Amino acid sequence: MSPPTSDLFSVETIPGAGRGILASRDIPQDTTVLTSKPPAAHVLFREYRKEVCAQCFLYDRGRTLRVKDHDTGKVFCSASCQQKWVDHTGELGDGAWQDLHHFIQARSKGTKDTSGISLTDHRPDVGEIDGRWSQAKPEADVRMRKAIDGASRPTGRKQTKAAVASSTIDPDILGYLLSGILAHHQQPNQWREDVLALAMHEEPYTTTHDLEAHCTSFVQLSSIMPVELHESCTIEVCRALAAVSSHNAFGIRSGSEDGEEYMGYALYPSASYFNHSCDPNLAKQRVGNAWRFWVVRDVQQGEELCISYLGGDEKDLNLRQRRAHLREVWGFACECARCRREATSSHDAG
Ligand SMILES: C[S@@+](CC[C@H](N)C(=O)[O-])C[C@H]1O[C@@H](n2cnc3c(N)ncnc32)[C@H](O)[C@@H]1O
Repeated sequence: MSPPTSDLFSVETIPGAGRGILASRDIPQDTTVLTSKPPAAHVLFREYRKEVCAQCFLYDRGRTLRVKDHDTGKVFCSASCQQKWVDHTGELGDGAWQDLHHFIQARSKGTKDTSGISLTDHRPDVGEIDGRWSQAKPEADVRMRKAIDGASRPTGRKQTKAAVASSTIDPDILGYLLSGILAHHQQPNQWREDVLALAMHEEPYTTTHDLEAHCTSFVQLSSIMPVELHESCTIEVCRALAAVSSHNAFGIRSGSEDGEEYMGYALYPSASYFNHSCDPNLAKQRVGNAWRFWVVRDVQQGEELCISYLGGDEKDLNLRQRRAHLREVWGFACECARCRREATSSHDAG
């Protein structure tokens, strides 16, 4: 599937911006150009776990949602959303979420998780990243072997879980990785085609603490995952999930406006080829756990279809501020038509 195909657009190389989406014919205003599939990985932050529907991401002004699954810790806005989640997740996935929930609960008693800790730290380079992941591999292999042995002995799983009790936990990273591992397990070839084709950040971890948290989470998942998921709980999958998230993740927010509560983030491979423009011709709206994109004005054949990566008041920033913000948050120098036009006119004027 990836990159996406349509009779309305094609994915092409865009000078200065990697790949992007070009209209392959004139498209009238308000036409829907893409509706994404559900995410290939996502996380709802732990602080929102009682307030956001695990299936459709509905948030009801901070109210605790009424349908709760005590075994997985997930909440739903309705019994029908819960049923959809169960149908999609399957028995194996449900079991994996239960294992993770019990692991987090057991580990949260008496010890603090690491997700809120802020350390003065540096961004690890490729060498540090490779080094830390190669340490994680043998640790994970040992845990998986113990889990396989334990699966044939009733006390084995407990022993394995006890073995990782000494390290800290990051429930958000654990949840993000598990959702990606389960998506990979359901359709490994499709997942590879979709996710590995996305733009990757070579140095995606903002701090060494963040890198450590990802490697530790991978090792912890290796111990608690059902044996049937071992083929998807790999370094390749977990590293890819981190590497693609910084360039491609969409925020899960409480409403359609970008400025609202930031409740988590999700990966939508088919929607990840839209470049940014400071004068976008596309709007987007989250519909449940998917996204719809439509053109906000008539678009001509050959025009690039772009969304805005800026949210709320950021849209009102001037050229210098927009470019600085996009560089800081997204890591790219904006080359959209509006920025190029404004840069030329300010250069001419000055
Ligand atoms: C979600 S991806 C978009 C697809 C991407 N161009 C690709 O080749 O896969 C976001 C990345 O595209 C590039 N990009 C998007 N909009 C851009 C712009 N206006 N100017 C320069 N680069 C841009 C940046 O590298 C950014 O991190």
